[in-house]
Amino acid sequence: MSATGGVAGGGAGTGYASIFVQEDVSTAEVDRLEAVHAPLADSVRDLVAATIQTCVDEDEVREVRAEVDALVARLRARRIDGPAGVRYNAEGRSWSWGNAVVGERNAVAPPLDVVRDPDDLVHAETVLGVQYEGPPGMVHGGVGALLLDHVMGVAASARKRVTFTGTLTMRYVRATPLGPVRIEARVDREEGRKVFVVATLADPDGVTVEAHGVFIVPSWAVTDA
Ligand SMILES: CCCCC/C=C\C/C=C\C/C=C\C/C=C\CCCC(=O)SCCNC(=O)CCNC(=O)[C@H](O)C(C)(C)COP(=O)(O)OP(=O)(O)OC[C@H]1O[C@@H](n2cnc3c(N)ncnc32)[C@H](O)[C@@H]1OP(=O)(O)O
Repeated sequence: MSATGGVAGGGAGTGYASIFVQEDVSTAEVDRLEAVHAPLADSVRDLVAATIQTCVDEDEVREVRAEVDALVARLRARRIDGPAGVRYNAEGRSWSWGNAVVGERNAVAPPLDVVRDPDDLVHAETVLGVQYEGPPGMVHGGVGALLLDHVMGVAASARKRVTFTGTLTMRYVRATPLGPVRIEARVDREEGRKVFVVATLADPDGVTVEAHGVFIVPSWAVTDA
């Protein structure tokens, strides 16, 4: 048994096929587009934080809102219909501009660079700002789970197989303060199509969340080789 790559999977009839779309565009062009759009997402992140923290007077808030609405209309002048999906080109470059964790165009996603070490430890670091608050001054538990899920998914999806999150278990050891965090994940073991992943979320003082996950290679992504 082998699993198809995340970009080459079938899935006809599953509802998933449409998210893996091949595009005839060079890697250089994808990189160039990202260099244009990622800074916009950065600025919108700043806008979200400023919206939370601002203490300007009410008239100023109303004026800023009108300006933001005008900007939204400009961006929507030409747009895709629906989600950005996961796309790939003939060179094997894939991109998922709307992804909730790593989407280069997604201001909701904290900027997260996911790195795979030669020993298959997958890790990522980011700084969680006021947009990610749950308990006062602390990271929302669901945000921690979001980041862990993604980094664990990358660990499980080694060698380009596609896996979906089946079951995630989180143990919140202590509250995570807003600020710098590090996520680490690695495959613990595999049983058939099930990939068991262990992971941690940590602040500079150590682990705050421990996670266990079962990631599944979907039946539709399996080919007999
Ligand atoms: C894949 C998304 C791609 C996104 C790409 C994004 C960005 C690109 C960047 C990097 C890409 C790299 C990695 C991806 C990164 C992040 C991953 C994020 C992951 C997600 O955010 S993903 C969304 C949430 N996720 C779902 O939306 C799943 C909905 N669901 C299903 O799609 C099916 O339900 C499925 C496929 C789970 C199973 O379906 P199936 O038909 O293939 O499996 P089947 O029933 O045959 O079971 C076979 C064996 O798995 C056991 N089993 C079954 N289900 C289980 C479960 N839930 N928990 C534990 N064990 C389970 C059975 O007990 C049996 O075990 P046994 O063999 O021992 O009997």
